[in-house]
Amino acid sequence: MQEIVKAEEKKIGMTEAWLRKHRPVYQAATKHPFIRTIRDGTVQSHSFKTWLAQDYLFVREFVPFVASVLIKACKESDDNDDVEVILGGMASLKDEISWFKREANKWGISLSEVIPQNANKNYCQLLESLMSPEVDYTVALTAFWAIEVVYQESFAHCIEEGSKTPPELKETCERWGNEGFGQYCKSLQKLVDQRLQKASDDELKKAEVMLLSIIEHEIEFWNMSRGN
Ligand SMILES: Cc1ncc(CNC=O)c(N)n1
Repeated sequence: MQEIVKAEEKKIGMTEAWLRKHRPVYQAATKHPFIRTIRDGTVQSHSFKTWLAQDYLFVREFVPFVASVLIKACKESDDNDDVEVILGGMASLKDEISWFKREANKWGISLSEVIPQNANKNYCQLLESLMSPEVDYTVALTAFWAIEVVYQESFAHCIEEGSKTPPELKETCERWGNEGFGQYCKSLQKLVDQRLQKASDDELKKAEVMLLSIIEHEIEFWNMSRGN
């Protein structure tokens, strides 16, 4: 039995191996001080509002990026699973944008007046650069998964047992922390691992560097809420 367990443990995908290798920086993103304050109930409303307003702008830019990943999947993937998983992600962004508008209204934020901060601009520039047809499908898909999984882990942490997340922030945390979004991230991760198995050393290196770049941009994004 012991032998079997060990063998199973070794069968981790490349993405999981990377997350283990880069655990400190990954945790800096998923257990960021902003997330910790949501989880322990001490978050300041101006911090939350800053995040909400900036994230609305980000998500608007995220839509064409996801569309570009979808196009790459249609052209390059020999596997129909890819297209369906990505299309599902795209479809849920429509509801997400409506949610941002409702939520902003609730907090008295006028979205048309929000100005993107530098961290947001930098992140959107990265998305823009990834939309180029020159960028490999595997690298773009790795970025896509990384963007989603950081939010999934961060917000799931806020609704875990023992969390003291304020009731008015629960819905936000559920949006990305819920089981369904978790499953979707796992599906994406599987697609990435499949691609990475067939990737060249050069592609592997680029995808790993991209994962780290996304994690760093996510940290900077959370930092905006602290007024950094
Ligand atoms: C900065 C950032 N990263 C990831 C997500 C989650 N993906 C789509 O909503 C997000 N909303 N914002």
